[in-house]
Order: sequence, then C-alpha cells, then structure tokens
Amino acid sequence: MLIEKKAQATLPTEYGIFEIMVFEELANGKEHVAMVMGEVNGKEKVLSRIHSECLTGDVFHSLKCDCGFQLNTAMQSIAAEGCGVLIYHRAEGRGIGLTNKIKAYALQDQGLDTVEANEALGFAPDMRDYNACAEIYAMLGVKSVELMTNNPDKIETMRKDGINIVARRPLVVGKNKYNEDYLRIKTEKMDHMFTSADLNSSNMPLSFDNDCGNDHLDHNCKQHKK
Ligand SMILES: Nc1nc2c(ncn2[C@@H]2O[C@H](COP(=O)(O)OP(=O)(O)OP(=O)(O)O)[C@@H](O)[C@H]2O)c(=O)[nH]1
Ligand SMILES: [Zn+2]
Repeated sequence: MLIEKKAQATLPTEYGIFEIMVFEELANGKEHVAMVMGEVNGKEKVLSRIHSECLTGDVFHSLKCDCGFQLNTAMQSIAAEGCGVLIYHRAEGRGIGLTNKIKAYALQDQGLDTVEANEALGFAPDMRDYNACAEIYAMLGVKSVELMTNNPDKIETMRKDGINIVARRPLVVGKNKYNEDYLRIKTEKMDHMFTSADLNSSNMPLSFDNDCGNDHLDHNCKQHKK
C-alpha cells in the first residue's frame, strides 16, 4: 500500500459541494487531495482531472502557465456533470518541487525555455509518477476515467502506473501573452495537443488583458480608468 486515507469532510466551493478527502503518500508524507462530487464508486468513465500542484498558478494566479485556469475549469466541468473526481496531486513543478521550479523560472527569465531550464538544473523535463493517484482511484472504487488533459505523455505514464483512461477531454484555457511561449514549447517539445487555432486564439477569460500597450496588468492604468 502506497497511501492511507487520513480525513474526509464536505467542502462547499464556488463551483458546488464536493467531498474533500486527504490521502497521505506513505513514502514521502505528501498529502494528496481528492475532490469528489456525486457517486463514483463502481462507475466507469468518471470525469476526472489529475491536477499537478502549481502554487504560483493555482494560488497566486500566475500568468506564466495555464494551471490555475485549468484547475478552475476542471472543477466547473465536474460540477456541471454533477459527478467526478479531481485529484490535487502534490507534484509541484512537474515533480521537482517549488524551490527548483522557481530556480527554473529564474533561468527562464534569462531566456531558457521550460524544458531547457529543467535540464540545466539536472532534471528531466517531467519527473512525475502517478502511482499514488492510481491507488486513490482504486480506493474510491472508480473503474475508469475520462481525463481532462492536453498531455499525451501524461496519459501514457498514467496508464503504465495503472490508471484506466478510456477517454480524454481537452482542457485548453488561459492562454495569454505571458504564457504563449510556454504553451508553444509544450506543444513542440512535450507533444501537448494544442491545435494551431488554440495557440493563435486568445481564450483568456479575464477582462484585464488590455490593449493599452502597457506591459503590466495595472487596473489603475489611466487609459482604462472609467
Ligand atoms: N519544472 C517546471 N514546472 C512547471 C513549469 N511551469 C509549470 N510547471 C509545473 O507543471 C505542472 C503542470 O504541468 P503542465 O506541463 O503545465 O501540464 P500537464 O499536467 O503535463 O498537462 P495538462 O493535464 O494538460 O495540464 C505543475 O506542477 C506546475 O507547477 C516550469 O516552467 N518548470
Ligand atoms: Zn502552473
């Protein structure tokens, strides 16, 4: 056994009411979270997202990546379906941890891309495994999942790690001028399934992506003050 269920409670969110469950990965003490809506025990093709922790995107609404937008959209989609599982997978920085991710960001400030920065720090571009997630699905009684992701390598690794993925739902959201290159590199070097239409369109859901020419997101920008 890799994980142990530690706690469960009802959690109302702006998207709907979930059951939150905490599972500890015994080897490293990581606390993975399952946000569960509806009856998933014994079900096939449960709508699901395995969301890798991204403190900067999920909490601080960073625009350098698409994580925060994907997290919100995944929860909305599960709520719309009335049934599903979101696993919040504590694999910050694709498994290299927060300190190393921020070191990678510093290298990106100097011109390296997301893959080169990981490699410069001595890491593979993606260090994640999903064994704990496979066990969480098993403990929940989920037979198979429809996974929200754009990453075919993630699907392949998850299948190797024992997750039964029977369908994929794209999760293309949050493109903006700060993550354009990041999304392009993910498409070119990490095979993410963004179409050229996805990469060329702006699906930024927020109104502050202004056209004033100022390279900031200043809500007090004189041009935009009403
Ligand atoms: N090392 C590193 N990790 C990053 C970087 N940007 C985002 N991340 C982490 O990447 C993880 C998310 O991976 P992504 O490559 O964005 O997407 P994915 O999970 O593989 O695929 P999707 O399911 O389509 O979202 C989170 O843990 C983020 O913290 C970066 O530049 N370097
Ligand atoms: Zn992110």
